[in-house]
Amino acid sequence: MDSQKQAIKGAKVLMVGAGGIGCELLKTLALSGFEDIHIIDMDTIEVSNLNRQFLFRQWHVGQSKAKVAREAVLKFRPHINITPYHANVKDPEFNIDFFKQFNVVLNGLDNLDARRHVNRICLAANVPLVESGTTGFLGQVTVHVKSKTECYECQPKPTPKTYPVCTITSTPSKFVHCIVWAKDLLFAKLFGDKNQENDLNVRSGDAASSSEHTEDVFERRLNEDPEQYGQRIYDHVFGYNIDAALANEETWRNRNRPKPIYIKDVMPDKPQQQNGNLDDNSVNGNSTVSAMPSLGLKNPQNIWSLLENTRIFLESLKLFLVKREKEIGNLTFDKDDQLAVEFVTAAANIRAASFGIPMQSLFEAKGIAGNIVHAVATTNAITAGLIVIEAIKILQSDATNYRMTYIVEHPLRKMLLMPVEPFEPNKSCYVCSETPLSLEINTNRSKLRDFVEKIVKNKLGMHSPSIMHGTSLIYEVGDDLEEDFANNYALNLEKFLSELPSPVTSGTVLTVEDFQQELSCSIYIKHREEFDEEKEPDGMLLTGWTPAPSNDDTRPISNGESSSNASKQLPGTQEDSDEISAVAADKEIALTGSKRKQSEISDVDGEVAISACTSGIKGSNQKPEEVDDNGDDDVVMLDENPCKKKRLQ
Ligand SMILES: Nc1ncnc2c1ncn2[C@@H]1O[C@H](COP(=O)(O)OP(=O)(O)OP(=O)(O)O)[C@@H](O)[C@H]1O
Ligand SMILES: [Zn+2]
Repeated sequence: MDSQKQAIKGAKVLMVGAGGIGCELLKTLALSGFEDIHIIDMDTIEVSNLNRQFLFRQWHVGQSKAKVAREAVLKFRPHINITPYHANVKDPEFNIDFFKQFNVVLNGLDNLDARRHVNRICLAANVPLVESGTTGFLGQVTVHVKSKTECYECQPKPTPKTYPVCTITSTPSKFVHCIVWAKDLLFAKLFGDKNQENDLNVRSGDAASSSEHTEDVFERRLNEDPEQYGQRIYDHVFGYNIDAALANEETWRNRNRPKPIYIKDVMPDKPQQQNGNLDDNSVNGNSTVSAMPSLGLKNPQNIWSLLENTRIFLESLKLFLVKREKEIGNLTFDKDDQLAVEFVTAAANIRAASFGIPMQSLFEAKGIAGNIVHAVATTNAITAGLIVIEAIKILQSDATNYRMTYIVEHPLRKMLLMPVEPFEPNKSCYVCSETPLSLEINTNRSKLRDFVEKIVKNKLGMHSPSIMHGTSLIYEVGDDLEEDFANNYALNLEKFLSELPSPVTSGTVLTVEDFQQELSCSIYIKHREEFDEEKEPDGMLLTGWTPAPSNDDTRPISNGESSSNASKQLPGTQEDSDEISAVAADKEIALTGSKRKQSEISDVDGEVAISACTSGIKGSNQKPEEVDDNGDDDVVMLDENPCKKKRLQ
């Protein structure tokens, strides 16, 4: 015991993230006797944090999380050292030398990108990492020690939930389909980047039989006032487009036919001028603008009628045009943007009404659109306790007792925690092993830009890559690049690989490096002429890198991305919540390699207590599969016919 106390007292630990898990963790570390704690968090406190981040109070709103967390804990542990950094962990000051000063790093993050970054720096600095994540009642804590256990990236993370494009654009059957349509198609089309590919284009183009509809209907006409514009868009998307779709009898042979909805059906009298607070144009850009008050709608939990949804649709569209004109063209949906949530709720509800799908309240719609799974403070507290237990084992080099622990929703044999022995490092992990990767690509038709975006950034997760062919540098990112070099790299990006100054052809080995992450990979290039558009939508194939499993399987928890005021990650859609409860109801956990009943892998007979996790599942080489959370930009639509994958935004 004394040695444990000594280890704790002498330890210097780094916590990354002072949110839901982080606040609990800092408190538990302090109460467990830790005396030298550093915290990095880039955020300030928001009102929505107060329900679970108990170190914060209302008067702290707007202040640095790291600094306030420190002050709150010093109140009951005044003699310990807590060093706060109100900063992004990806900032260059947090380099390998900075990380090397710590005995252990503890993550309480909410996104995949930062987690991957910390994983890579910990590997480079050879500092053990305890990683964590929660989603509602589900949680997990994993231990990552270089050369001894898997790194955070040894196992691929699941890909986001996918929906067929046709379901979204033509045949929605669930409310979530209407939300995806409203958010990723209509909202994006009206208020987002005009150059972004958008399937609404296709639909309106398809639907155009008369020359009247060959114009871009979403463009505001000369002298068209916001009111007229809103009504025209409404009639087009909810009326005309549905009528046009109904013309294709084949589609509706085995489906319920949707009902076109025109303004005149819902509002037989010309819509009244809805003034809201439109007179004051000085607040252009104010993201607190809201359509609800002017229409007398207060309770976000009420389900609006079709008439109310229509009014909200028209009013919120008008408010965007009048009050937030400058943002149009640059907006992406944000769950904390009230007007955006009102617009998306109304649009999704009107579409739902058209397709005979039950409508939902703004509160529900916001949850679905923002992928919100409401956070459970207790899960965060249990998770923090588990992190500290693993940190103490690391400090004592008690490697045989390291556990990865999964918090499950429904106890089985009184067990709420599922401890699993950590796996050995994955020998073909490109992050923690030296495994070379190989890339099949058409070197005559793929540009360097495609390679950088699709492989180096998307697949390998590098932020500031440099790419070398032998000794010649063909691409580099950096703020301090000389102009000549920067121009050359920009030119290179637009060249086909085989036409680069130092041509990349079959047999070339490229070295891709990220200095900040101290990650370097070799990629063997193999030229290939043709790719299957359905199976290889990138038009290139990276091997040696394990792709993420599909999300169609049963999915418990994970600690991937999140985006909501809950600790989220599993999208809060009806469909997805069904998936979660399916896990719980069947007591089935998706295991690596095979699926087995939870009972089959649980031989820990114990109380529901944190200490139970130390016993572990001996001899079992299986663990519950991690589930990545889906950031709200991560909805992917899948073309049914033909089956071409497409990522929105
Ligand atoms: N790159 C990063 N650098 C530093 N801190 C980060 C980074 N990425 C995320 N964080 C911090 O991790 C914490 C995660 O906490 P949590 O999951 O509770 O989310 P939250 O932002 O507090 O709440 P919510 O997103 O649910 O509104 C946040 O405080 C966030 O600022
Ligand atoms: Zn690895």
